Amino acid sequence: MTAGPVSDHAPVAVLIGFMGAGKSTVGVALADLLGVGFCDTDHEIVARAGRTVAEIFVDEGEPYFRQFEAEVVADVLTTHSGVIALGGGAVMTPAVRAVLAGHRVVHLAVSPDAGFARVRSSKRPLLRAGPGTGSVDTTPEDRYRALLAERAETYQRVADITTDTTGRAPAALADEIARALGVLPASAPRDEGLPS
Ligand SMILES: Nc1ncnc2c1ncn2[C@@H]1O[C@H](COP(=O)(O)OP(=O)(O)OP(=O)(O)O)[C@@H](O)[C@H]1O
Ligand SMILES: O=C(O)C1=C[C@@H](O)[C@@H](O)[C@H](O)C1
Ligand SMILES: [Mg+2]
Repeated sequence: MTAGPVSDHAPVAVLIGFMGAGKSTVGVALADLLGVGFCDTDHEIVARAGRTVAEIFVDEGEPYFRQFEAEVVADVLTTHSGVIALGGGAVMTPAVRAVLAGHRVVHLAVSPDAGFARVRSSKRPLLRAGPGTGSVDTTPEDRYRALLAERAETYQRVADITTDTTGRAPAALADEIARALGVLPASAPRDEGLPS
């Protein structure tokens, strides 16, 4: 959401995108490439709450999780100057979109097939059936596809840069994002290119 950095200590990049897009994975690769710290808001929530994301969803419900998540996002945006990966649903909360204004937001996109293949064996609460999660009449894959389709426009709108991660390695994605942001350190290898 471009409007210039909100402070000198603003994060280098804020990664957004759907479950399985690779925000946590590419975020670590990008932070390593740039020699900066990495913060994953899902991990920050777990550390602060002393419970897993799935436990918070079950014990308190999604609205409580979203409020907590919005507070954590607002906090880390003012305290963390490296790479930040947001939880997959964070930008659906209006308060999160508001605090992202002026930050360098990168959308990691993924095809439904590739994304679901990446997360099918993990414990994402919104892919499970049950109260406050998905319908018992649909499969996790149905829910994955429907939620991705529902959110795609918002990810696109909030981001300054979008890159499709389907079939691409995290290290290559990190390199591409760093170049797009113009923040690649001088010592990093550059494309050879063809002689003109
Ligand atoms: N570019 C990629 N190619 C292949 N596999 C990947 C890629 N990026 C991530 N993965 C794998 O996909 C799975 C999900 O990745 P990751 O946890 O980084 O996604 P996420 O966007 O952070 O999801 P969530 O929103 O649920 O936190 C992991 O097993 C990871 O190793
Ligand atoms: O897409 C979502 O709504 C979520 C994604 C994860 O990162 C977690 O924040 C949680 O499982 C919810
Ligand atoms: Mg993640």
